[in-house]
Amino acid sequence: MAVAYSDSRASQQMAVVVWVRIIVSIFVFLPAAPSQAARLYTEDDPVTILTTDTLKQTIHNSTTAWLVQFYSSWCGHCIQYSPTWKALAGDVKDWEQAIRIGVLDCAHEKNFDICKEFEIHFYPTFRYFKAHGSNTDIGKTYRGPDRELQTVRQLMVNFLQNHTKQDWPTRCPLLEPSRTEDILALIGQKREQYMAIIIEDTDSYVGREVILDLMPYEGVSVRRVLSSDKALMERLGVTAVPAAYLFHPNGTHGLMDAQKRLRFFFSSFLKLLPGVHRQSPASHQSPAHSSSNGQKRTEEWREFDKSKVYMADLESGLHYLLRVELARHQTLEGEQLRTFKDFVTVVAKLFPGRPSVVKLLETLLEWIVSLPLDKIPYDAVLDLVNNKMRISGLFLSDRVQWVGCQGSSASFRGYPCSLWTLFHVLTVQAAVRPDALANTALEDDPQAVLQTMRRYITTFFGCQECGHHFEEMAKESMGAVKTTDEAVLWLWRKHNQVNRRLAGAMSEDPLFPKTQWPTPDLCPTCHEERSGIHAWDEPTVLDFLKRHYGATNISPKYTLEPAPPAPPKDTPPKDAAAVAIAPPAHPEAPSQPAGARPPLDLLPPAGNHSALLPPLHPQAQVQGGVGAHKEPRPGPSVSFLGFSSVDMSLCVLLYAFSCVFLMLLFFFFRARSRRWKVRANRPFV
Ligand SMILES: Cc1cc2nc3c(=O)[nH]c(=O)nc-3n(C[C@H](O)[C@H](O)[C@H](O)COP(=O)(O)OP(=O)(O)OC[C@H]3O[C@@H](n4cnc5c(N)ncnc54)[C@H](O)[C@@H]3O)c2cc1C
Repeated sequence: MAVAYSDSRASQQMAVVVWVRIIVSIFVFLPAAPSQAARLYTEDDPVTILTTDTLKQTIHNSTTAWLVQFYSSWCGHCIQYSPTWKALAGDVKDWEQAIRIGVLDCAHEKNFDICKEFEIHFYPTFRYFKAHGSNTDIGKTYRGPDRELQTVRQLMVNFLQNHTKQDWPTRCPLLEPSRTEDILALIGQKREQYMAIIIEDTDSYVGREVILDLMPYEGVSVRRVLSSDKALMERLGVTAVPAAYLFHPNGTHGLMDAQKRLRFFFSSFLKLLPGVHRQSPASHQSPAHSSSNGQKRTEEWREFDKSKVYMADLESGLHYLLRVELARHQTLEGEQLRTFKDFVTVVAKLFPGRPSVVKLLETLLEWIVSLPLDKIPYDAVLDLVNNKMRISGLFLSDRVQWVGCQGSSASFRGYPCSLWTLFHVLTVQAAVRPDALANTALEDDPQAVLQTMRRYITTFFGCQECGHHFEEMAKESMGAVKTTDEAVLWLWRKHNQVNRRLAGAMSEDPLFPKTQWPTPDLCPTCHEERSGIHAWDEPTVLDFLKRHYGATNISPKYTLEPAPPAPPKDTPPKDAAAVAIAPPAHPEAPSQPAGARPPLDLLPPAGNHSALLPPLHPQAQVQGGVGAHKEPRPGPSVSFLGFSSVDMSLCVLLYAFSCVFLMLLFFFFRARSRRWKVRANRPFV
């Protein structure tokens, strides 16, 4: 009975404990909900996330105007509207010195009081805050039912124009139309920078939007005039509006050929004029002469055509990846080794490179696949990349030669640019050569290149923050890629997302501003405007990407000719034949000065890992020309335990010779012992 009583008490206590736990977990969960949902906007979005701690200090007495959306993370309408708000913020990112976009989550417990103080009763509430507003300003609510992106953008322009001379945003240019005489006075005058005039109808916003788009750019200023000024229209030869007229610094002038009369086309055209560049946040000096960290260019500028992809960039990127980036790892094992294997598989099979580089990648692949080890020393990879075994026809330059990826200073562009370029090339190759990955276990996966890139970036890419951002993007949507064409477009879209996020950042080369790519001058038909908003014609973009990153658009200009592999200093040549079959040195082949190599302290000490490396293949020969390489490509044979056929023949010869020698010895001693026996039996002889 006593036992039964204590049992029921225990079960009652258990029940109480369970209930307490449930209640506690509800209370713990409740405050967590808004912060989870606050992820409606993240730091990666082009909006400023405001809180009770930052709202007032940000918007009051600000040098810019503000448009803030007060939202609630549980309100379905706010959730549905968030993509439009993000798109708007991205669209007007260049207007930041005049007007900025913010968000504040009123469902977050921390923000309850501030939302009350600002009299926010409904979600979402849009509030405009004028520049230089007082500490009591709670903003002006926009109540219009139309919240389409274009409408809100135009309201932002109207709102800016509602400022007076006294409270005008400090860096915002004039948005009013210019006077005819001011424009006429420009004709024939030389000036320091370009001057663009947008001619438009009274109700058009194009002129004001282009003026604001060009705000963060130096080297050009923009004004607008109205088409109602017939005399000016006639003087400038304008017959249709909106139109753009350009006064060059040297005094020449004429109508701007921007292909389409749209805001995006006008703005892009002006941003890409020679000498026009985005203001550097760290430096306002000319980008060609200095950089944010003072690292000047020491190399000569290599002229290039931006409609081309350069093999020198791809090879320099591969060199950096294989000899410098990987060198940070003493050994490759586990996930690192698997990632590296897949990376080598993808490049060996898809890289439309010169035969000497492809052969090197194939050799690397065959070697790495044939190794039964689950851990390899990095130095063994390096020995192979450096062709320490002197296999004929294998060559990857160890000089960095940036061309399309060169920056205005040594600290800009270069390797990350080449890595993007390499992966765009690989996604395109996977789409145009569907059988290229046959028999690799990757052939049926349309995401093969993307997933390999994802793993490479998170495992090896030196910029960890970049890896983190890329992983976020991959988690969000890479899984939805169903075809290799979609993979090409996915990478293009995400690269543009990164471009948008980095526009105006310290890492941006002022000479190569981050833009939404391809720009209209590269592909006019890729761009459209739907309901006043810029849009991409994606099928056309796909065609363009396949052409741009296709093998035939890769220029071999500035690539270094393969040189014969130099005999390693610490090991003598294996045999004379090896020297005889090596490709002849190109007369212009550079001597590879030490200064052009990656910093030596980044490279591991050269050890002797020859035993792990594949042997010399006598048939290996160099064939010239980009893309000359054919499928399927037999690689050099890897014989038993890494010995070449020459080694094996020598062994067999030695073996046979030893056998004969031993047999001769045997017969010799046998004959002698017989003679001794005869002598012993017949001592009288
Ligand atoms: C995976 C990855 C993630 C990165 N993440 C970050 C980051 O989070 N923060 C950071 O500061 N830096 C990041 N970087 C570096 C950054 O994106 C640039 O590579 C670097 O700033 C150099 O810029 P760039 O001007 O040379 O142009 P890049 O952006 O490197 O582009 C190289 C070339 O690709 C072409 N191109 C541009 N856009 C596209 C497109 N959408 N589709 C196809 N081709 C295009 C253009 O010809 C351009 O010159 C990342 C790099 C990589 C490879």
